[in-house]
Amino acid sequence: MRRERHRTLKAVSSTIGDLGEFGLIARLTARFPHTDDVILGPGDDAAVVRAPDRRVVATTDMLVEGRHFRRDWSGPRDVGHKAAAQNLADVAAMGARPTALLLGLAAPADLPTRWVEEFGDGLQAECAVAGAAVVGGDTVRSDSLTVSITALGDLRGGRAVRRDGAAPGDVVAVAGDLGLSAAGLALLRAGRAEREDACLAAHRRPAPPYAAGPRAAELGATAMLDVSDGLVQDLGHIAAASAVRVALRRGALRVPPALAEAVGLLNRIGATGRDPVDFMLAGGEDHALAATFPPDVALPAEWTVIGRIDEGEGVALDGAPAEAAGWDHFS
Ligand SMILES: Nc1ncnc2c1ncn2[C@@H]1O[C@H](COP(=O)(O)OP(=O)(O)O)[C@@H](O)[C@H]1O
Ligand SMILES: Cc1ncc(C[n+]2csc(CCOP(=O)(O)OP(=O)(O)O)c2C)c(N)n1
Ligand SMILES: [Mg+2]
Ligand SMILES: [Mg+2]
Ligand SMILES: [Mg+2]
Repeated sequence: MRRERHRTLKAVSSTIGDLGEFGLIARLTARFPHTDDVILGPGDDAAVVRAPDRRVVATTDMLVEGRHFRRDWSGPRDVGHKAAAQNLADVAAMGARPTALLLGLAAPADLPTRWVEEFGDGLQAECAVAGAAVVGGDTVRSDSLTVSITALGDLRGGRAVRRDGAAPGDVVAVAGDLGLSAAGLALLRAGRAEREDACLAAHRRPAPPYAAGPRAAELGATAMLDVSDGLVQDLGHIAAASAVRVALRRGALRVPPALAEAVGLLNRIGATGRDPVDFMLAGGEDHALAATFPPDVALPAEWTVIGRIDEGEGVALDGAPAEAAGWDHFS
């Protein structure tokens, strides 16, 4: 009895160092079921994934502890969800359906086994939302914790929606939430995350509108991207690639009630002097989709029109050049 108890306690407090590399890999991969796209999953030198379209959409993004997440601000499941979402959103932003994901994990040996298990569960849960499977990865010991994901997608015979197709006269529209994640981060920074709300949830677990990506391609979207660094900064990439001006209307950005409430609190405690719309324009980590469409396209309700494409360059807000106050890892 006493030995049992001892073993249970040890299991609860075990680290990935106790498991060893292959024990850890087994613990992780047991959580990743196959989908119909998977011909061969983890365990061999490489995975084999179906590509019915014969064109493969491929993208990669890293999450670095301290820079993209903090373990005292986000739980392991949150980090798993976010690591998957950040990558699967890029696949959707091409107009593709995510099929597979590869997980690179660099972690210190004293990382609790439980942390990796829950991270794996979060990763798998987000993949399931998008219809993708985790098919492989790599595991190394490191002084710091880094998650590096590669995601694959299938275009199902549709067009890849690039950043360079926007034309004057097109409308600019957004699907998904803007500003909530940045407000959640500001609440965490201000030490005011005691009450769970939509902003904290959006920051910890972004919820990209995956299916809107392929649907936008079918509707005839001329350009599209996911908003990761901030709306204005990211739309600047469409403006530059398409050699057009993105003209936004501030009044078209409808402030979600949770954002208004969070920014109200932040302003009352002096943590920010900003308007909620500024969070929508410059926030970052929204993983909403922003796209341009020809003006005659009837857009379903998941899209909100926020501006139009003009001749010219850059991003304008109500006629004046907009400040691109988004995220840059090196400035
Ligand atoms: N280290 C790198 N090597 C090669 N390509 C890169 C590297 N970093 C970024 N890129 C490419 O530059 C483009 C912009 O990157 P990024 O801003 O990270 O895109 P996103 O916000 O969609 O993740 C992408 O096409 C990406 O693949
Ligand atoms: C501890 C912490 N500090 C700051 C941030 C905010 N932040 C980190 S990266 C980032 C931008 C998006 O990440 P990036 O690596 O640029 O993704 P990509 O554009 O490549 O999709 C933001 C807003 C955060 N999430 N966590
Ligand atoms: Mg990237
Ligand atoms: Mg992107
Ligand atoms: Mg970025």
